[in-house]
Amino acid sequence: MREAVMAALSTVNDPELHRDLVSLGMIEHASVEAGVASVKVNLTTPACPLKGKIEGDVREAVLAVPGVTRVDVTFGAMVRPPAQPAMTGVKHVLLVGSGKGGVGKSSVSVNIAASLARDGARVGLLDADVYGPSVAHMMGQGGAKVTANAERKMQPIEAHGVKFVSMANLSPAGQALVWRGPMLHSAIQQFLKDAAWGELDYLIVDLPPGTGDVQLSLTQTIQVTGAVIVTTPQDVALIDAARAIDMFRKASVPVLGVVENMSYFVAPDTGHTYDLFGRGGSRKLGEEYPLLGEVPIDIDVRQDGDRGTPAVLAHPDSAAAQALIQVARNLAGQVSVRALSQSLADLPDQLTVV
Ligand SMILES: Nc1ncnc2c1ncn2[C@@H]1O[C@H](COP(=O)(O)OP(=O)(O)OP(=O)(O)O)[C@@H](O)[C@H]1O
Repeated sequence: MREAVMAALSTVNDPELHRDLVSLGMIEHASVEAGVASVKVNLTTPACPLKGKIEGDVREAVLAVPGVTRVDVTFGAMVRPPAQPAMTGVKHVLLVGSGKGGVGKSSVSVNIAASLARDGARVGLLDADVYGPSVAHMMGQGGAKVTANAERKMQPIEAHGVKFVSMANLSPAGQALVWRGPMLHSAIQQFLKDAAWGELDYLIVDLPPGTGDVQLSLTQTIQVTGAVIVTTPQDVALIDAARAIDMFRKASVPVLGVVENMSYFVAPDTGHTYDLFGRGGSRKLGEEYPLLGEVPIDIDVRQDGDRGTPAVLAHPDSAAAQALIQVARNLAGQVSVRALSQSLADLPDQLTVV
């Protein structure tokens, strides 16, 4: 009967990879005992955006096998590295950029990192926004200092399940840092390469806003999986976001998607929705860049950031947190598609990048 279950599973496609679970090697275990089928699916990321759909499809297909009366579906996850991993121990480096300042890039970075960690991934967060490092504060560690470990490597600070390093944890609080090009370049290099990140599935890098030297030098010195662009739906922000996209394109960094932040606002007293900046405007950036999510303006996002607990942890049920969780999962999905399409490049069927 196990063969019949496997045959049934080979009719279930991964919704993002458009291949069946068996040929993708995602069935870690399948057995049947007294009519009860047990299936363990090994996902390509613990933050799989379509886990619920996969579970439903597996259940439906296996229940159709004669003699099966119940299906127990469990999940494991193994993030597949790209063909060329970023650094020893670090599978995917993901850059978070924006054309314009103040669009919520750091808030989105922190919430993506916390959300991926909450889903079970091993996550690092590098605050490369050296001019206005806000990650440490948003992680509740504004006063912490980075120390060196026995191998004289920088020991990232840990909070909310995320390992992070920020310039704010090196310099005295409130003191402005005057960085010049080459110094900046080597500071970020050090952050990337001389920190004891350990084993990470994803290293999220919060870039400074704009399209300057820091962004470019980063893309040239390390193998990054891709970039995420944060924008508000306003035209002025979109024009700058398009510039950022163009910079990544020229540097051969795939743009994995766009996050529309401050997309709309729902008045808590009346429930009325206001599209303050023109919700949906980021679609003007083009069809080829997946919209990872529309995050509403929410006082909790700001307050939780100020208080040092990302909204996805402090208020996970709020509309903004749900949107941010979805952004993180959609991003993880895009990373899986890229990694798998590389490793399956020699298979005949074309994989569609959503
Ligand atoms: N969806 C949101 N709802 C409410 N407030 C938000 C939202 N996103 C960001 N904010 C707030 O807007 C401000 C700017 O956000 P943030 O610092 O994340 O932007 P940034 O793009 O990283 O800015 P910078 O130009 O400094 O790099 C912060 O006070 C933050 O709390």
